[in-house]
Amino acid sequence: MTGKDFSTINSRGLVLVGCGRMGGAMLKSWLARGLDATAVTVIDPHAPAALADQGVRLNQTPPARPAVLVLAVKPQMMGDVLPTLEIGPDTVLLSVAAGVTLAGYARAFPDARIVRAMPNTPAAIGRGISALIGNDRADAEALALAETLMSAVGEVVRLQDEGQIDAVTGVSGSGPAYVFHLIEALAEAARAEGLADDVALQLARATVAGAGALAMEDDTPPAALREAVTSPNGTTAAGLAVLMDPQTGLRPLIARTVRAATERSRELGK
Ligand SMILES: NC(=O)C1=CN([C@@H]2O[C@H](COP(=O)(O)OP(=O)(O)OC[C@H]3O[C@@H](n4cnc5c(N)ncnc54)[C@H](O)[C@@H]3O)[C@@H](O)[C@H]2O)C=CC1
Ligand SMILES: O=C(O)[C@@H]1CCC=N1
Repeated sequence: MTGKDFSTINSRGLVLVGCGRMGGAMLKSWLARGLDATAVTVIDPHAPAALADQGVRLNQTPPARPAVLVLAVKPQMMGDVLPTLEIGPDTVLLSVAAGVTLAGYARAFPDARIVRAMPNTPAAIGRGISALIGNDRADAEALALAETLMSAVGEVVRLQDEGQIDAVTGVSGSGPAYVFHLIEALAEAARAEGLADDVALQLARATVAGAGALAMEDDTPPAALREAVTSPNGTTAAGLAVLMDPQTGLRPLIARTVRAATERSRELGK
């Protein structure tokens, strides 16, 4: 990603409403990849003051027709935030909020080109993955602009229908938390087996990161990578007998985990 890809945004401006964990993570990557800080207006009462030192316009009147307005506040805040905004057809509204639907935004901004994205926090290091879906008014230009922004923070997939975004939220939006919890659990188990705290965490973190990197290396299916670790009658087979138990193992647990998160995303959309 180069500054050239951001040229429209750099000339017409980007407004970021909500600069917390997700908004802040994306902004950090965008600035590192060619977004001009002086083209950015951040609206957030708690935004880090250091952003102003970088040249970002902090809580100032936004430009009248920015190229894009990114919404990254909590879904529960939308009722307060949307009435304070004016978005016409010249601006792409790009929302990363869980739950809030395209129809919900279209009620507030009937002329707007609206794109929903569901990113995840590895966006902060350019290793996120986002899914995108636009409303009827979102033309190829609007989707391309949204894709420029989201591909600057990681991979992008486009969805066929909006209902799919709830499952994306349950899998990859919330997913980093599941993986971080796996690191916690692995470290805890390492400590229980007698390893020192720091070594336990180092082993757990590097194992998850290394396995993740290996899984991304080529198209080898994860099952084949698993089998390559598993010697007949060896240690991994003993561990996997527990982890892959059809009733009490990881599969049903992850299925319930993703189901709960997906359902919550659907609820937020009602
Ligand atoms: N954290 C995550 O992993 C992901 C979050 N999201 C979505 O991103 C959105 C933001 O989530 P987080 O960043 O986690 O929350 P957060 O609480 O870290 O950030 C929200 C920010 O909005 C600001 N804010 C509150 N009221 C405001 C107002 N009236 N005007 C402007 N800013 C206001 C807060 O000061 C805060 O900095 C949510 O809608 C969430 O569904 C989507 C994907 C992943
Ligand atoms: O927990 C949440 O609601 C947000 C959406 C995906 C990740 N965090």
